[in-house]
Parts: sequence; C-alpha cells; structure tokens
Amino acid sequence: MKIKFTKMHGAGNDFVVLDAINQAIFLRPDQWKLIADRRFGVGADQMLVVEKAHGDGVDFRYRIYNADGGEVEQCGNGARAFVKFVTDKGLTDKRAIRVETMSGIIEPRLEEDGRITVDMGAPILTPAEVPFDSASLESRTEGQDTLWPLDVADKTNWISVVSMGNPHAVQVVTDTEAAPVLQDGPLIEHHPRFPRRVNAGFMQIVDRHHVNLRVYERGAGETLACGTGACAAVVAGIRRGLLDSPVAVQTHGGVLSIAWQGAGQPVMMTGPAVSVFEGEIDLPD
Ligand SMILES: N[C@@H](CCC[C@H](N)C(=O)O)C(=O)O
Repeated sequence: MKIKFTKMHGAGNDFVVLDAINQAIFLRPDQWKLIADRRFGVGADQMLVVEKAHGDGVDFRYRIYNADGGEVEQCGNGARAFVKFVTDKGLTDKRAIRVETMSGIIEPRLEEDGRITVDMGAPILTPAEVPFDSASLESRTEGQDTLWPLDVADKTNWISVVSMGNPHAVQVVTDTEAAPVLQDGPLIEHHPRFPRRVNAGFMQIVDRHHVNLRVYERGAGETLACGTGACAAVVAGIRRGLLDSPVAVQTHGGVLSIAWQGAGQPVMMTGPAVSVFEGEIDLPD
C-alpha cells in the first residue's frame, strides 16, 4: 500500500503529514510505528493526519499519532505544521482556521511573517482531569500553583500537573543541560500516578520572560521541541510566580513564544513550521 506524505517540522519536532482528504488512510499501530522508524521508515516524532471536518463551524479535523503508534489528543508544534500543510496544498485559503482535534477545537492563524499562532485553549489544572492521581499526597503551594511530590529514582521531584488537552508534568531545574531528562523522563512518563502516562518537562528559568525547556515526550522520547510542553511549562511558571507573559521558550530546536493571561484564558503559542520534502512510502499490508 503506497501512501504520499510530506515531511515537516516545527522547531525540530518532526512530523510525517498525511492528506486523508485525497487518499484513504486507515493504518494499524505497527504501520504508524514503521513510518516513524528512523531506520526502516521515514522517521518522525509524530504522524499528523489531515481529514475533512466532522462538525459544523470547523474547517478540518486533524489526528495525531506518536512514534510508538498510539493516537493522542493534542500536539502544539503539529498544529502549526498542519496550517502550513493545508495552506501549501491549497486545501484552504483561510488564514485563520478552526480545527477539530481529539481534545477539542483549536484555532491556528497564519501570520504575515509566515510564523503561525495557535490558540491552544485554556489549560486544565485539576489533577484528576490531567489525569494525575493525587490521592493521599501532601501538596505544597507556590504562588498560585500546587506542587505535587513525585518519587522518581529515589528522589522526590516537585511537579506541576497541567493538561493542554494532553498531560504534562513540569519541574523547574537549575540547568536543563545537566537535568536527568533521559534517565528520569521515561520513569516520569510511566509513573503509576499518571494513568494515561505523561509528557515530562524540565524547565530552567533564565529570567521572567525567558526559559530553557527540554521535554521527554510520552510515546516519542526526548524531542527537539514540544509545543504543548512549552505551553504547560509557561502556565506552570506563571502560576508559580516565576514568569510573566509573554515568555520565549528556548528548546534544542528553536524558540517558541508563549503568552497566557491567567486562569480560564487560552494559551497562545507562536512559532515556525517548515516543509522538508515530499515522498511516498510503501507499507506492508
Ligand atoms: N510534540 C507535541 C506533543 C505530541 C504528543 C505528546 N507526545 C503526547 O503524547 O501527549 C507538541 O508539540 O505538543
């Protein structure tokens, strides 16, 4: 079965993007994993599938699969790649687009300078809705935020839990380059307190408008950037009283600009999206 694709990235978080409006896309988890495989497939952190909208008042639906083959709720960098894809392919001439995702509607907008701003919606901060099992844990308050003790590798990490449609555990570290991202990341991702697993963020505060961030992503490992991770980290930093909006988030793959005006308000993310090449992959049936 041959499938046409576009290889894209957003700040180095890379994607295989598939047009499911003009070709039939019904793949099994093992086929998604093969596409994501960097040796036997194309290679990607996530696969993005562009579909016709199902509901009224929306322009498209877009689905997200992690490199491990699992479908997930949200992807910030992917949302920007999605906008560039539908624009470049002539699937829309709108600059502001309403898109259905598994976790609700997001509203990306193509800016004059080619960057894309996405209204990612309001963060979810109730532990059970993240979901995070906080039963019998003693939390600590910092600013407006609640920090939870998470025991990982014989240490207690104090984390903020935030959902941007997908779950995030954010901790503040003194130096992202020295942080145990590859050691603790998988342990946090699979920690039993997170019933749907979690994306693990490690944030260094540079000043009130700048942070460094590394994210060990659920189902993909450490990526060069994570858009929802950047949103979750800035929300946590503002709630903790450490940051003021807007915040420039320096990742290994580039800078994302995140703005948030506080409780109940949407998180706005601005950043790049790049097309790298087009191709066709022959998948085993
Ligand atoms: N890279 C993404 C997030 C992709 C999904 C994530 N790994 C999850 O499982 O929730 C982003 O830019 O937000």
